[in-house]
Amino acid sequence: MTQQLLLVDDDPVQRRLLEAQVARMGYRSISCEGGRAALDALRMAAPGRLPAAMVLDLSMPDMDGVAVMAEMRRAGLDVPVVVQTAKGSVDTAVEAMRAGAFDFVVKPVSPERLRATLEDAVRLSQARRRRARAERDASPAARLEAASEAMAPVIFQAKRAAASQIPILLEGETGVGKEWLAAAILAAGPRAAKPFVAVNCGALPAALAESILFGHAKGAFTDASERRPGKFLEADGGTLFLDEIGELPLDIQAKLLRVVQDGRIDPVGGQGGTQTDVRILSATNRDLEKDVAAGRFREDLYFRLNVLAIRVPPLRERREEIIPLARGFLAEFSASDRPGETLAFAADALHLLQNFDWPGNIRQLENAIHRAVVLAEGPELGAADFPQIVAQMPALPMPEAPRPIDTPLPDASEAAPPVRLLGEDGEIRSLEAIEADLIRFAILRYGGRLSEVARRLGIGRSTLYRKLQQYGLEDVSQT
Ligand SMILES: Nc1ncnc2c1ncn2[C@@H]1O[C@H](COP(=O)(O)OP(=O)(O)OP(=O)(O)O)[C@@H](O)[C@H]1O
Repeated sequence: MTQQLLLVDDDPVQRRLLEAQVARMGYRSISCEGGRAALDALRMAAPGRLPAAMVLDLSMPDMDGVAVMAEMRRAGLDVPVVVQTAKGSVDTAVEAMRAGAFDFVVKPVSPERLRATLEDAVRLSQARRRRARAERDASPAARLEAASEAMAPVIFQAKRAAASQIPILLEGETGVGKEWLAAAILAAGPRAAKPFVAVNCGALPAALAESILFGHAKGAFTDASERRPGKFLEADGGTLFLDEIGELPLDIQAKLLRVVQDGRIDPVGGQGGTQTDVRILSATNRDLEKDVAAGRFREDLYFRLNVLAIRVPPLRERREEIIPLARGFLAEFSASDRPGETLAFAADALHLLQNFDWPGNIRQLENAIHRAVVLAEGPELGAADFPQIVAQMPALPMPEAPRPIDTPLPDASEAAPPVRLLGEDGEIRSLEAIEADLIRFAILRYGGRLSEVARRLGIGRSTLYRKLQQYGLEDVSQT
């Protein structure tokens, strides 16, 4: 099937140019002229029908690209984003990578470069979808084992929660595993075999939120040609997981409170309520107490949902889990995406993963490893295979010995440099290609500080400028 791309640029000429370019590459595309329109298009896409990749202009008048990516992250809209920047400043490129961009290109981008990055982005997107399907099949019951000291009290509470029917509020930063834990609580409890329905309240389109949650009768409004049962009814007898509960608009909160109190739902345009039996687990990455104090969240609903609060700590407070998790993801993604190959982390990659702070927590770690597995050319994943992480790390000294913290001694193959020496054909790459990669990597690694880049590469600034020009990198390095 031809893959669909979402193209976002406020400049109509650029948009048409891009549309023609990607059509020649065999993609279907839809275009939006601004960040808000792009977010609407993503939100309205049916589940599993998100575009395979997105090309996003960074500076747009209504909403800039970095804000669009932040909103996508918040709403769980997982699409690899190739950022286009006209400014040609390394600051914007680094900022985009920090915001989670898959890659960045500088306008006007050559068709070869665009084709290569889109192919990679689409490959990753397809791999992620396969993964989403596989994950739904896996049994979460065995998860209630503490993998670190910080998780011990969490697991203790989760076991208690599993045995009871009380509402639970899971708190913690984005990506720490709140939904993952909710599924474990459910699987270990009496409703294990019953429906488990998850709703991301942050991704509900405002106009449809009420009908998605509580359902609507046929003909309730113009587009309601069929009756919709709603998530509560879907979860009847089982569990409803309300993710990002803090994002629910106040009017929906009022309606939710009524359902939580007596279990009766009132579908939009329906006659009379329907009794349901639903256990509610909710989660938030916001400080709901603050939202209550600020009048953004109803206090009565807060107390109803928060009968037992479980705080899942961020990954940086569970550092001993990083490498085991990374190895687990590596094994899983190697098996699904590169069967028959034995992949391993190089020492510099382990060092990077172990020392990074992971603001996006386990989801960020998982995505970073998935990307590396899908896109790395050889069997060894080096630091250069984690460009977003490198872009966010202050220059990190490697340990004296090539032995990463908390890991067994690497074998000789783990000490390879992060820049690839062999091409896809298995032959040595040209010196120029390797040099260009190395310079690009160094610019990201040292946050665009060209004097530091030159110093680390052991060349003068003027030589560096000449090479930037030679390899067409001057745009990304202007500060
Ligand atoms: N301990 C773990 N072991 C393996 N995978 C995990 C673990 N915890 C979380 N994950 C994985 O990390 C990803 C993020 O987890 P999850 O969606 O549960 O986070 P979350 O806290 O609900 O995030 P958000 O607040 O953004 O909704 C998921 O793919 C999940 O499978």
